[in-house]
Amino acid sequence: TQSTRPQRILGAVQQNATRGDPRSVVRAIDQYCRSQEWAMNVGDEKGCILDSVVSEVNPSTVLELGTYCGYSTVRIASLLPPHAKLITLEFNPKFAVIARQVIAWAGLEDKIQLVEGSSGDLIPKLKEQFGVKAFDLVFLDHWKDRYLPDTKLIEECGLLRKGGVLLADNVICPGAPEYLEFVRSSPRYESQYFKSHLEYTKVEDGLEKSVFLG
Ligand SMILES: O=C(NCCCCc1cc2cnccc2s1)c1cc(-c2ccc(F)cc2)cc(O)c1O
Ligand SMILES: [Mg+2]
Repeated sequence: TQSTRPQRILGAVQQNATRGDPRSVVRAIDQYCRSQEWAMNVGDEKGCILDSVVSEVNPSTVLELGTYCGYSTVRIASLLPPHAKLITLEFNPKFAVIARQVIAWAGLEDKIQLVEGSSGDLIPKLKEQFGVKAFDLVFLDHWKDRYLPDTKLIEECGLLRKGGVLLADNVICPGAPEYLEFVRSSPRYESQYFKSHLEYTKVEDGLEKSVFLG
C-alpha cells in the first residue's frame, strides 16, 4: 500500500541518521525534503534563526504548537539545557505517530512530551495536567489562523512569563496577518521580524519574534 510523506520522511531518518544524534536527524530530513519531496518543516534556513533564538532564550520550558514529523521539535530540544522540557501539540494522530518515532531516533524522549489534540482544547489544561508554570518560549507553527486566538489564550491562562518569547513561523507564507498586526501594535510585545524563505524554496517567508513585556 502507498506510503505517506511523513512515513517516507521517517524512512529517510532511519536510513541516513545516527540513532541518538539529533543533528544527524535534522540533516537527514533537510536532505530528503530538499532533494526528494517538499514538506512543511521549518527547514534549514529558518532553522538557523530558530536555533539562534532558542540559544539566546536558553529556555527551561518550551511550548511548540504544531509538531508535524518532529523536525523543529528535535531541533529545539537538541539545544535545551539538561533538565529543560518541551511540550509539543499535534492535531493529526498520523503525524504524531511518525513524530514520536523521529523523536525516539534522536534519543530526545526524556526532554519532549508530545500531546495529541487541538491547541484550543489543550492550552487551558496544560497547567493542571502537565504541571507547567509558565513557558519561556512558545514556537507557533500550527494553523495560521490560530496564532492570534491561541496567543490570547496563552496570556489568559498565565502561561507566558514576563520576558517570555513567542516565535512564529510562516508569518509571510502562508501568512498570519492578524497575528502580525496584533504583536507589532500591542504595547505588551516587543516584536522583531527575521526575513528568510519558505522552507526549501526561494519564496519569501520569515519568523516573527515577540517578547512578552507583561
Ligand atoms: O499549515 C502549516 N502548518 C500547520 C499544519 C499543522 C496543523 C495543526 C493544527 C493544530 C492545532 N492544534 C494543535 C496542533 C496543531 S498542528 C504550514 C504550511 C506551509 C505551506 C504549505 C503550502 C504552501 F504552498 C506553502 C506553505 C508551510 C509551513 O511551514 C507550515 O507550518
Ligand atoms: Mg511552518
